[in-house]
Amino acid sequence: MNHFFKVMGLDRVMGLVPGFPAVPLETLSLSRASARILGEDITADQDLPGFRRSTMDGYAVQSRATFGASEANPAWLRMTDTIAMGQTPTFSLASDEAAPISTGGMLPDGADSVVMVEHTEPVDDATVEIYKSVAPLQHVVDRAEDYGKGQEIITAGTLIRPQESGVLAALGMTDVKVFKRPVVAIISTGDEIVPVEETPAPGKIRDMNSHTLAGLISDAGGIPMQLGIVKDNRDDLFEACSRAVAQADMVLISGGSSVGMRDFTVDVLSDLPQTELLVHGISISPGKPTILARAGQKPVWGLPGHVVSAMVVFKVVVLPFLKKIMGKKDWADQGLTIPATLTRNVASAQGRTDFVRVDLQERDGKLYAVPVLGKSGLIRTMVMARALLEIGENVEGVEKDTRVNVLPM
Ligand SMILES: Nc1nc2c(c(=O)[nH]1)N[C@H]1C(S)=C(S)[C@@H](COP(=O)(O)OP(=O)(O)OC[C@H]3O[C@@H](n4cnc5c(N)ncnc54)[C@H](O)[C@@H]3O)O[C@H]1N2
Ligand code: MOO
Repeated sequence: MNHFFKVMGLDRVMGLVPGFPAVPLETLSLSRASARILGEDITADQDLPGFRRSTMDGYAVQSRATFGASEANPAWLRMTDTIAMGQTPTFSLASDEAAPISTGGMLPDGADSVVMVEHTEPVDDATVEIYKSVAPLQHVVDRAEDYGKGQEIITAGTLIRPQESGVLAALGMTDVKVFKRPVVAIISTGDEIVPVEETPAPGKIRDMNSHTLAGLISDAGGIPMQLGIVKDNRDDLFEACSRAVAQADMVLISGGSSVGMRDFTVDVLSDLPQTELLVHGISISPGKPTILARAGQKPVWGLPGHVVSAMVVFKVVVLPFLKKIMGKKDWADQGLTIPATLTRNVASAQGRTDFVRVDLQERDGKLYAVPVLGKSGLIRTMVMARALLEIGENVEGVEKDTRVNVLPM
């Protein structure tokens, strides 16, 4: 049976994202947690750093003992024992004293600052001249200056970048709760599609979508599971979809999403157990014939077969859903856009959101967005493109020389 599109706006489709729950958590060693999504809120259970530390090689002092010190009028201070690195000083510093200290050393009680060694000169074994005054807390990192005990540091749903790994290390977190990496199954469909290793007979082409989609999934932090090519046959597709739903957290079926005679995706999704068809058609271009169903708790997508359409739909529609099931709290953020000047007029139909492929070119210190024209079956247009220009559904087009913000791809 053929179903005709009931086209839905992009905003309404995005409104479906919260209906899909995140994958479960797992506990990993800190070194394996890098680039994963944090699954717990992190609050400092200690002060960081736990003591006042020097940021320079020099002398720990009481800053007021240096006030007014200059080349012409140096302050004379008594030198104490050198502060050993990694040790607590065994003495308190008096106002007329200076304690030799290295970068990272712990200041003794009484000291509130450090004079750089360049601004000093030992007079003898017991005395040092100070040529420059220091302010309180100058050249030191104070106790709890990074984070104070009890302070919230990062929350669940945050990507663990190298800097987050660093703070988790500082807190002594050897194990970290993270969201599992979601497995995303990819099924390519079509009697005309053959695998990469095959030479296509006349009328056939090699499967590109399994590979473009796998790359997009990996880049987003998911695990692509390529399930190969399924012929235009309802039973084969039903079988492949059932297997995919059982094994993966999300399923992408490319091709067969349109209303052609052999487009079985909607029929198959309508017949899968516990499956509800949520979307059949989105008012975007490219990508109008996109299908979304919920199989149990899992999103199952029918993506348009054209290679560009499948990639664009992944980037602008599927990705927020993938981020949501990965546990990311910022799933709705598109990420940073790049401001550029459009080099030609671009037309767009009212009532649908257009995504125009653009190259980014720098000339005379200015960045230009150069539309890449071509049909959505041409991979060349994606190879040339570096970003997407979104044209809203109530906008008829964008004129040459307009400043636009484009989404890097
Ligand atoms: N009567 C209508 N026909 C079409 C409509 C429509 O609204 N009414 N929409 C057009 C649009 S827009 C698109 S996009 C395509 C979507 O078609 P399907 O999702 O059904 O995909 P197929 O027909 O299977 O394939 C389309 C195109 O893409 C090639 N393809 C498919 N899979 C792959 C792959 N894995 N690697 C490389 N290329 C692939 C396929 O050979 C076709 O050329 O429908 C229009 N038609
Ligand atoms: O919408 Mo199709 O996805 O334009 O090429």
